[in-house]
Amino acid sequence: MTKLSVNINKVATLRNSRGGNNPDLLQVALDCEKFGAQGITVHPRPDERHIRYQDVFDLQTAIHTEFNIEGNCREKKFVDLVLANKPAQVTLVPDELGQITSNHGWDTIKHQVYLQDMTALFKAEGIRVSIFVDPNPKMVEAAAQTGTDRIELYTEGYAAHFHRDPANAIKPYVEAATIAKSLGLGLNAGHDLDLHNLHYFYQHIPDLLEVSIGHALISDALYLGLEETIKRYRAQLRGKG
Ligand SMILES: CC(=O)[C@@H](O)[C@H](O)COP(=O)(O)O
Ligand SMILES: NCC(=O)COP(=O)(O)O
Repeated sequence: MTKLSVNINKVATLRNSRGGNNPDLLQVALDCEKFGAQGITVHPRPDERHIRYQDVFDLQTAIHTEFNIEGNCREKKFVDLVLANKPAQVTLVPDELGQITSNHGWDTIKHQVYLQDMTALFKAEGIRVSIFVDPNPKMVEAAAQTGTDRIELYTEGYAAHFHRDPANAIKPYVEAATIAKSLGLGLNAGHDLDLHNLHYFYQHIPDLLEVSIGHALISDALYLGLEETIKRYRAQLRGKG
């Protein structure tokens, strides 16, 4: 089964735009779970422009499904936040300061020793580790050397090319997924997945454990409502072709 983890960053963006508590992030997370989400993802950034560090503490005690905290482990504040909350999973993402959104995976060759240390630190606390990587065989192979439990394939490239040429868009991801499987790595995926491109991705990627989806899902909810939206995303993750 491929689990749907809903990324609620964009809900926090909306809340923060007026300074109050509307929409209520915790209630939205609980409703996502009620409507079928199998996990909640947040990606706190150092400027707290959407998810605030306090949100993470509040969510950790409130939600019932898998909590996935994504972020840049080069930030000490992020590392402390994860260790204090002990989520089900931490996803290590190599963001730069001030970056608008994530735009690349780790260079797992260059940063292998560092990633090994970070992975060991989180795993010692019982936190599953996932490393964000591009669909590049060398990066997947080097990720496996870090001791990480999983990798998350950065799917922006797939999403960008899907409409024009789905068969070519999926190719590097199939190769990366096959290598990951052969090396015993669990496989997650995310970034720009949506109702148009998700099912094809799911159908072609063997043993996909989790997708985390935020931007498109929250946008769709404006038209469809959160309950119907989550139902539709879950439906995309059924029935391999
Ligand atoms: C790692 C990843 O692809 C997503 O978490 C994405 O970066 C969301 O972050 P923003 O909501 O800040 O764009
Ligand atoms: N890890 C990817 C994620 O959490 C959500 O990315 P997006 O759907 O907001 O592009």
